[in-house]
Amino acid sequence: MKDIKPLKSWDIVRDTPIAIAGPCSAETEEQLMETCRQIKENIDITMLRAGIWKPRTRPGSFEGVGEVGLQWFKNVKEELGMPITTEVANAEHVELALKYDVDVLWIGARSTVNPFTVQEIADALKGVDIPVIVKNPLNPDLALWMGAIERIYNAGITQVAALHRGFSSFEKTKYRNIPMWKLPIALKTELPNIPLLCDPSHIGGTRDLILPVSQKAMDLDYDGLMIEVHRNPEEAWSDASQQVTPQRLAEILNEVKIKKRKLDGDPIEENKLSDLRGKIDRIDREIIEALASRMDVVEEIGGYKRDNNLTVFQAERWIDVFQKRPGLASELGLSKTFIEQMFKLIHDESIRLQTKIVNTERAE
Ligand SMILES: O=C(O)C(=O)C[C@]1(C(=O)O)C=C[C@@H](O)C=C1
Repeated sequence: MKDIKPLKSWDIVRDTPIAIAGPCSAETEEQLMETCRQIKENIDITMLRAGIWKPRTRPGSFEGVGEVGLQWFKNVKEELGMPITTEVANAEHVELALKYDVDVLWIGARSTVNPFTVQEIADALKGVDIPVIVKNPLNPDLALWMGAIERIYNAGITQVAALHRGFSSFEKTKYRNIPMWKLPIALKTELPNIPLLCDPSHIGGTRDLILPVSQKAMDLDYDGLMIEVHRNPEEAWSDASQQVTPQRLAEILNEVKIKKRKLDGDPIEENKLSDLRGKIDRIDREIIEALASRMDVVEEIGGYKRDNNLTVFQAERWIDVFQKRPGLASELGLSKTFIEQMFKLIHDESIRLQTKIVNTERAE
């Protein structure tokens, strides 16, 4: 997917990071127009959003106004002179969104989980040059997220971005959808050129989490935010607790500190960073050498266990190691959990190596 275009070169993007904002759902023409107008009055954003078809968890909730909302949204686009984006979940939605001049489409988490749905959308997009944003699937499955992006890319769409909206879980946490930041980081590692956006409204689920989640996304070098805004959030027909007023949106976007990826042109500061990175390179080498020495000993013990018919897993010794290392780590100011996780990995590797050794004939 090497031809994926960086966000800066997208037709509708003037500057990055981008901000996409608008109501969760288009409810009435007046609510949509008024919300968008107030957003424009309060803050300069890249694009307006509104849900026209709402995939709801249970039937009976408001499921979106449908096609009529696209006409309202088109009127907003024309009156305010701003690009618009909406969610599509099947080929008919794509056809209608294109008919009403929607500038950018997004694929929701409930669609990304289903390759049939994503393929149907991709097929409907063949020969069309429109940017598409792919939200993460409901479940933390990196391959599924990448697969959906690939299906869209294979349809000829090079203006494609990923959007992180968090992951569903049975457990109740302070988030509506757990962020699991390591997943979008893994996505960026696999696809370094994919523009990555964050949806703090769906991750947070409550207004007060929008700012800290947005800040975290900016600290992690995301390319933009999508935030739900309603002129009167309390009365929203969907996701009332996570929508903010246009005034609050402006405050949030002004408060979020945008970080630079690189220092531009300060040689002293740049040298300082590269000296520190040089130190890290040397320390990493020492860590790897120390691990190699540890594994040499583990292999020797493996030979001993094979010769003396001992079990590979030695619970008593392992529990002793596992209980003592975190204490040592905290004496040196390291997090206990981090060291516990690291030693679990090391122990898994010891077991793997020794299992191989005890099942190999002894060399005479
Ligand atoms: O002490 C041993 O028996 C080892 O093989 C070493 C080691 C370890 O990696 O620390 C590995 C496997 C055992 O379950 C316990 C500990």
